[in-house]
Amino acid sequence: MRLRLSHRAQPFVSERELMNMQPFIDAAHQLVTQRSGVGRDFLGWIDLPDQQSTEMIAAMKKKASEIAQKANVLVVIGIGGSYLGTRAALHLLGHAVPELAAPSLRVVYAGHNMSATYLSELLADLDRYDVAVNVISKSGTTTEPALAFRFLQAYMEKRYGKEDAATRIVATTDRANGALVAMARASAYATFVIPDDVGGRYSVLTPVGLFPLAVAGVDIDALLAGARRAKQELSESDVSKNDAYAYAALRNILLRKGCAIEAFVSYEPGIHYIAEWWKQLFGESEGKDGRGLFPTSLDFSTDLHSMGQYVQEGARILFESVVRVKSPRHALTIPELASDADGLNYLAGQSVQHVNDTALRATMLAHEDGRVPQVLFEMDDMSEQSLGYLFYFFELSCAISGYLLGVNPFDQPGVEAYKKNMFALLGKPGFEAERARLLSAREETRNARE
Ligand SMILES: O=P(O)(O)OC[C@H]1O[C@](O)(CO)[C@@H](O)[C@@H]1O
Repeated sequence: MRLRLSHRAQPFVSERELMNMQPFIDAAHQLVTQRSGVGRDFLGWIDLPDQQSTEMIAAMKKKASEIAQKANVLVVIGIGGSYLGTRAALHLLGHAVPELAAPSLRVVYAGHNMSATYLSELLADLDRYDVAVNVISKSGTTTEPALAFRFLQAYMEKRYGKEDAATRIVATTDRANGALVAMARASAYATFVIPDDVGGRYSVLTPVGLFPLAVAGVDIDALLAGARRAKQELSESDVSKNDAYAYAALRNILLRKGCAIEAFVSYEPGIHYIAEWWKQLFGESEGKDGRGLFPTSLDFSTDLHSMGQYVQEGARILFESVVRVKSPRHALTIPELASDADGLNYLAGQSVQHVNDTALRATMLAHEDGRVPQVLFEMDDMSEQSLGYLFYFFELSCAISGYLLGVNPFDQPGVEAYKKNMFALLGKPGFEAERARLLSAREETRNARE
């Protein structure tokens, strides 16, 4: 139930270079542990593995089992950090071919886009199921989930009546601020609180992730136990003993050596949404003040047949962070074929895992020849405990990495730019001046073109 750094980007980064980062790591470690750095009001995630109230966890489990008894579909409404952790966990822990799964409870998502097609088709098919809704928004005012909830709330009240709907809707939000908490109070929904000092992308181990995961039958105690173990094992500042810190140092070294892009690579399809969660974590934490690696992801070996060409021979601007799962959920032995028509008998008797691992080794050797630095993580297995460890590992390394970079790893001011323009163009009250500015700029551009 661990994540280990087993390859540290050699020969592109030497041990000496890594050790040279120690004083800077020490400083970042102090900023986190003494809670003295910029953004220090958002360090609550540090204590989530071992300091959450047992009453709150018990209340979540109770409501989760109530919901699981009456519903066979849970609609999780949220965007960014308010849904990605749940999606990452369920994708890793659930059926590897979700289209074929028949769980007693399905989790579907809404409020992570504003597609009329998506929302209409979701609403059209809900009648076939017994439905519950978990609406999640820290601010309680984000447009995407608010819009989806407007439709889902109306659907639930029409179908079940106000009273029964209220037992099937759970709101996860701020303790006092935002429209959602007021709506939840007005309708007497069960609510769970997102702590003030935990930002969206660091919130998977709060009720944001824990409640829907509990409804879906995930062992949230094991998830927290894995995170607790990570917290204990990753407490030293020494870069030779703390893999989360070594990773933070390596990615900063590689950035300074000219890498602009970090690709999160895995060979297990179940890790796909972990990469999505990781992208938000690092992208929102570090992409500011004109700095930061651009985080992207690749699913191998699938993407070796599309993006593999670019990685091998394209512009030398990226490095890869590869995750290998040591013990996948199943072992599968390749059978012998009498005719050997497909020419694969040379693999008969070998495990599919061996072939997948060999692809990983072969690709790492090829990419090293292609001058792509690589970091390799080994994840023990695809269990709740290992996942809890992984979540905490990357949250910690992200905080340290952001401080090494010299940014505030806990704010996201750039996200407001599109929102401001969208509100202005949609005519939201309070954005009149901005609307006039945007429309006159457009007019000027048109005149200049004509
Ligand atoms: O939970 P909220 O407040 O709806 O925010 C959702 C997401 O939107 C952001 O605030 C960006 O706008 C993310 O940081 C966050 O994870």
